[in-house]
Amino acid sequence: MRHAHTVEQVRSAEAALMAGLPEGTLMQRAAAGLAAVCAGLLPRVYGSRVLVLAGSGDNGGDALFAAARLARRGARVEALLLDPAKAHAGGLAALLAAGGRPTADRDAFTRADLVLDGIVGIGGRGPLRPAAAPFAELPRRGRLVAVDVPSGVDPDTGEVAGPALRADVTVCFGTHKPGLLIDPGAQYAGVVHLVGIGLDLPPAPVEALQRADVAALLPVPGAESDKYRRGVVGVAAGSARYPGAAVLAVAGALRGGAGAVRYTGHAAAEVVRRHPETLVTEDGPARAGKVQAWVVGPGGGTDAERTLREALDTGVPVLVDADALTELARLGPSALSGRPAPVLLTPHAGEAARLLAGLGEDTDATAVAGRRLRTARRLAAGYGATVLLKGSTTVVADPDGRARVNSTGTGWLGTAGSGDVLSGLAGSLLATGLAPLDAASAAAHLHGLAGRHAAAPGAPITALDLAAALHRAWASLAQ
Ligand SMILES: NC(=O)C1=CN([C@@H]2O[C@H](COP(=O)(O)OP(=O)(O)OC[C@H]3O[C@@H](n4cnc5c(N)ncnc54)[C@H](O)[C@@H]3O)[C@@H](O)[C@H]2O)[C@@H](O)CC1
Ligand SMILES: Nc1ncnc2c1ncn2[C@@H]1O[C@H](COP(=O)(O)OP(=O)(O)O)[C@@H](O)[C@H]1O
Ligand SMILES: [K+]
Repeated sequence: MRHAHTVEQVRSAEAALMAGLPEGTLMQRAAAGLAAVCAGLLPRVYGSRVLVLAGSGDNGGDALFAAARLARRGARVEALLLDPAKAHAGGLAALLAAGGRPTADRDAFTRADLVLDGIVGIGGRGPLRPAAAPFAELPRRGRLVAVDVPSGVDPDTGEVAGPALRADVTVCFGTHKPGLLIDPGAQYAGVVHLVGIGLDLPPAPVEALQRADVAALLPVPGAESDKYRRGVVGVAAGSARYPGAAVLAVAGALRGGAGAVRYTGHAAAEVVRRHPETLVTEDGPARAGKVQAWVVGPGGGTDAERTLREALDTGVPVLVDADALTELARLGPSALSGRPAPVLLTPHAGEAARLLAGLGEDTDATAVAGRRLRTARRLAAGYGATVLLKGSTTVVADPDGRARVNSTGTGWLGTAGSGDVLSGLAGSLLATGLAPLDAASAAAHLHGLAGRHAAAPGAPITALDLAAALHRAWASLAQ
């Protein structure tokens, strides 16, 4: 599991730890880890050209102390101080003593084999200031290592309000910051290395499940299992106009761990032709027979509202997707109140904007994509439901405030019907008994992996290719 903590949590853990340590200890731990990663990125340290971009806070201090370590190993280090009068005194003195020198020449940025971005870390406020902003656009030939956070990225959210430095590698201290894991910020972070500095941290508000975490969540049938005990997932999807959405949601559901898939909707003939193992019923969710979780909405068509209401009236978990989300946005959060079982919403950015409108907030898909964590949390709190917000990093938020981030996906997943496969898959995991936060985050992980498997070594995929690859994705975790 990767854990990410807020700036406030890092600050208070740091204060508690520093109270019992000699001054500067934490900065030396951070600088030592940072220098080690930098040294590993250079073919050889001796003679390499290193440029430090140093702001006037402790982030600049980390960068200067790390650069001093590289200078002591023979690197030719220059420091571009964004505000020379306020540069970190101890860090600068260490660098000068090690043979580094200050420069005001911006070409040094372009020339360097390695640039250290120590402009601003967790103390950043608002968009990069004018002295720093141009470095986001300058050409360079060497690698760029962000110190703790790429400057210009909001550490708590991953929001990027203006220019930001695009790193090849980010070396973060003590814990991950949410902004390193969530797009758009994650795209600026590159490969993230965590350097432990001994912080004693509270439970993380944002987590990213790793392979072993997902493997531990996935259901494994035992000797006493049968198709009903493994869970039956109901899929209410598809219409005369969009029968394919039903076929794809069922494809995801069949490979999601439930023992059986029960389908209701207008695309029964297409579903059975493609997936003969599906149990088909003419009746809607109210009379469809026993299921442990419902998926409603993909390709929903005109009776999306009735189907949504029927599914919500059952006493089992319901996953609401696509057209049913549009209906839910129209009905507002009161449509979910008082349910005995949880609800999982799976919007893409456009549907999330509609759901926000249902909470009285006027926004659009672009704004949602730029504020992924905030949006998922707002929707989870506003609707009292777990929310899986789709996109390049998928964010899952629980109404209790916990959030998970998934980045196993690939841009090839942006293909028609990919979301239908995801909703079937996540619904299937819900039917096996996983809690919505676990079902959603495991589904996002598997869906992303399947996309990678299907698209390897780099070619377009169809949603059916993706569904077929779920088997391999699951197997790769089970190994
Ligand atoms: N908190 C911790 O646990 C530790 C922190 N350390 C380092 O200290 C950093 C935090 O240091 P500080 O609290 O001094 O804060 P920072 O150094 O991150 O930022 C404050 C400085 O950046 C400037 N600044 C703020 N917003 C800016 C913007 N938008 N554009 C340009 N400049 C801006 C401020 O004027 C100030 O000079 C961490 O990111 C990390 O690198 C490490 O030394 C080790 C331990
Ligand atoms: N650039 C991307 N990187 C990773 N995953 C992506 C990207 N674009 C889309 N996806 C994923 O692909 C799926 C698309 O779902 P959705 O937008 O609902 O498509 P559709 O409605 O066609 O089924 C989501 O799971 C989303 O997270
Ligand atoms: K930085």
